Amino acid sequence: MAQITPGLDFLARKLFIPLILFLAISLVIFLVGFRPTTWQLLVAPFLGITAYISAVISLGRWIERWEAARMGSRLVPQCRRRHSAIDRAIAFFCGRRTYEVPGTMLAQEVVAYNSPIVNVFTIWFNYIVTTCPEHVKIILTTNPENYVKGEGFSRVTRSTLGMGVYTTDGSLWKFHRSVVRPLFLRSRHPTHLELCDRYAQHAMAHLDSITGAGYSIDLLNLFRWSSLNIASEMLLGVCVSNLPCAHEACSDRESSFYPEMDFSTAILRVQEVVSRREELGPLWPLHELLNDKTKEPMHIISQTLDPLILAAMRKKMMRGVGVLYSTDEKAIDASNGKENETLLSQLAELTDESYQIKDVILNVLIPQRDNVALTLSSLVYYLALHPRITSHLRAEILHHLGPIRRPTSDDLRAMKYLRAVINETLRLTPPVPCTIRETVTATTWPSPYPKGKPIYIPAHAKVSYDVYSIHTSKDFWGPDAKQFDPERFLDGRYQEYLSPNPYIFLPFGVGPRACFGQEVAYDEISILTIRLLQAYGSLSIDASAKYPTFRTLETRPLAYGNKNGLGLKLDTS
Ligand code: HEM
Repeated sequence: MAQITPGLDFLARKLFIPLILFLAISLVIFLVGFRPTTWQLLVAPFLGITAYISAVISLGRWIERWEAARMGSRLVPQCRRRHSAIDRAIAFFCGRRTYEVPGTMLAQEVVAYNSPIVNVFTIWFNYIVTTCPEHVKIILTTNPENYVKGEGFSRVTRSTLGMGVYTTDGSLWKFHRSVVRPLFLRSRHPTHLELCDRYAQHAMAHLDSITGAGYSIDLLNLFRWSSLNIASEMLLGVCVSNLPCAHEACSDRESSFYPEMDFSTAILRVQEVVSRREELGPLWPLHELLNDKTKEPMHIISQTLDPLILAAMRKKMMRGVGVLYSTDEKAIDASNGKENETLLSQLAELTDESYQIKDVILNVLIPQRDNVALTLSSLVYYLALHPRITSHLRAEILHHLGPIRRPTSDDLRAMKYLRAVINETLRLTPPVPCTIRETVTATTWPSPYPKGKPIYIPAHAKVSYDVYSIHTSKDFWGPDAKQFDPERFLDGRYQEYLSPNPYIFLPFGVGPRACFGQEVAYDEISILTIRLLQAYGSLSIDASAKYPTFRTLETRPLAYGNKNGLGLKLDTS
């Protein structure tokens, strides 16, 4: 069945009121006996729509000013510095990105504007970006009910994530959180460590064979492979992605970001389209007037997921009628201890609707997709730049585990320097550079300046905080804020800066919607790092590799969104 595209759906919804107004005015004109010329007939709709839009915008602005004054507050300063409205319009209609890197969106403007809080859009909607930990605290923990993902986000993600823990609000979100909670219980920790270690060992063997043959490998892709498979085994009980190859074998792929689209690249593609839609704002559907850009990657994802979901439901049905689903399958499940262990098998017990199961799984799989891999590749990059830190970390690993032993939960807890290195990486290159919410009702925030007037935050505004700016501010972290120095999480600087002001470190968010997979992520990153340093004594950047360095924007280093990956020289000594 043909489906309506996001663009046509948008036009149908948005043009309804102007169309009714236009018909009503036409009827009045007709009744009073006025007969327009052809020219007037052509121009009138254009003028009518322009007048309608201007009236709606002006009325909205006037209400905001009036309400701000009533609440004894002032409007958020507007940012006009970097990208003018014309720039944005051209970028929008030509399909160009205004921002080079998916996910960083408007946060770059805050840095350029040099104000702790700015309103980066004001015409169609308000998009307020703050760099004040005090405001972050209000959004995430003091009053989270007033800062929701919202209807706009739900529209952006509907064709990909549907309804699940990541996209819903209120009681539905609480329900979804309770559905996925069992997956993250501490009792599953040893199994998860074993799973991470299995993939870490595969990854190291692959790395060894490729670098041993004189090739370089894109580490970011290798880490993407391991983290996607760890997540898919947790959720589905199977691995879904193939090992990446050495760069010679992949040289043709360089020409396109999404070569032949497998499950893994389809997820990346979906993430990119969603982040693009967010960046374009409420007018994003006009960019997908004739086609839904998530359709093709979602088709690939469904080709993998649908048969797995059907198989899980078939097993449940067979059990229900007292039939063994297949003696072989059952024996395999029992020997792996997998029966009823994955989120998929638990969901199959809860519902008969396959689309609901798919939504729940994708809500965990897609948002976490790249975060672990990006953190790991940033971490390795920093280690390659800082040999002294690498040898300190390696000494800790060898002291606790020797050259081959796998860590237990207790080992990981005891390895404080490893945790500090991971935290320092997350501080300087946070893989989630900003989090966006929508306000439910108008409110005020304290001024960032002493004795300043409170700041007015309108209802239905997008509000976001710029994680990178907060993580690297000298005001919050001291004069060496931009340096990579894991000791800051262990020495006096911890007590001086982070302990009294915890909202300056936000890689996983804080409060009721904080990242569910935080501990899972620390496990994965720790084990991959441990296996890498158990195997290799020194790491250095391979300037001759096809994937030589990270891209750097003028304002910030970017591990995220780096399609060029990272090539390394490894030494076992
Ligand atoms: C370095 C790795 C990771 C980072 C930096 C990260 C970061 C984040 C952030 C910033 C949020 C949003 C918090 C908010 O909206 O306030 C989030 C949400 C979430 N993350 Fe992670 N994440 C990581 C890994 C993972 C992993 C491995 C999983 C699962 C296997 C996961 C599952 C989730 C889920 C389900 C949510 C939605 C929580 C909710 O809305 O209630 N994350 N993550």
